[in-house]
Amino acid sequence: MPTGWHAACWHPQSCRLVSSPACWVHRFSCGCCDENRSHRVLELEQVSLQRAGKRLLWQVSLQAVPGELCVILGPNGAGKSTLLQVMSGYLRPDSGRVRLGGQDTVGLSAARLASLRAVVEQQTTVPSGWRVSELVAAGSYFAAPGQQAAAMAQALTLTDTSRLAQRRLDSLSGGEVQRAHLARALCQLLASTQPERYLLLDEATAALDFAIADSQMAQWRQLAQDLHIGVVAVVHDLNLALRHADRVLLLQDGCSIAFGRTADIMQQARLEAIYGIRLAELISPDAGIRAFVPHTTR
Ligand SMILES: Nc1ncnc2c1ncn2[C@@H]1O[C@H](COP(=O)(O)OP(=O)(O)OP(=O)(O)O)[C@@H](O)[C@H]1O
Repeated sequence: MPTGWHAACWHPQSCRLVSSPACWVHRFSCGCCDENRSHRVLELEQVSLQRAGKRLLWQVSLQAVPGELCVILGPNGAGKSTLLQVMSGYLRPDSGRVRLGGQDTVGLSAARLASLRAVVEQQTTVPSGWRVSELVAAGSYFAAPGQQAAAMAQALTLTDTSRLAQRRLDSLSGGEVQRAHLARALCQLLASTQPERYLLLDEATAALDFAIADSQMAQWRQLAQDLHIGVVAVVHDLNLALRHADRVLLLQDGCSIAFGRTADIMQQARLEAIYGIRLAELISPDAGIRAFVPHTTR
């Protein structure tokens, strides 16, 4: 029998409640997964936050693990960026806890935080006149001198920004600037020696064209697996999430509506309720691809 409340089991193959549909949705303690809850998880537990008398987040829980791409979805104003800022340690929740590497983020030094997570924010600013190489190098600020050059070179290669390295940021397109910031964040993680590292991305595909956005999402998932980092991304495009996310958190009005494996969470009726729109679900039997499009009558 379940013995209490705790976050969902991340090892369903060894979970004795796996056959129970309630296991993910209701987050029962299954007991057997306690030992699997490694300190490498990025964990939000019942996080709430209020600003100017408005409830921005209410008892939101989530776990992200290295090797996976976790996507946060929800309508405008749902609280996605606020949640990512709480996860990043930029905002302190009024109640609840955020743990990174087994430690509460409250009280972690800037250097320790920088070794555990790197963030690409929705609105990015850089000092005028900076070149891409300078921005990326800033990602390795806390690294040992011997690790900086290698981390920078690898980050530029992985994000296909080597050819932009000597360009000034103010001469780049919006999409190129976003990729440069991704390179800076990756450089930060590559320069870290921590076994648990997280890449937190807020609408980092917003300025990218359809094809590049798709390949970026595929690349994030691949990077998560290859570098064994956890990637948490706020995304607006339902179909990008459907195609690439391992897990999805649906937010509405600051509340978690559902969290779990992508195929289980992204159900038509649930998405229609959250976004307040009728959707058609398209399925390509040959390619095995699902997609949602607004169902409008003309
Ligand atoms: N400091 C603040 N004081 C008051 N309200 C705030 C503050 N910060 C954010 N909000 C409000 O909280 C809500 C959630 O904002 P947030 O930016 O997290 O949403 P979001 O889901 O990321 O939205 P979008 O998809 O439009 O980027 C919004 O209604 C916003 O106006």
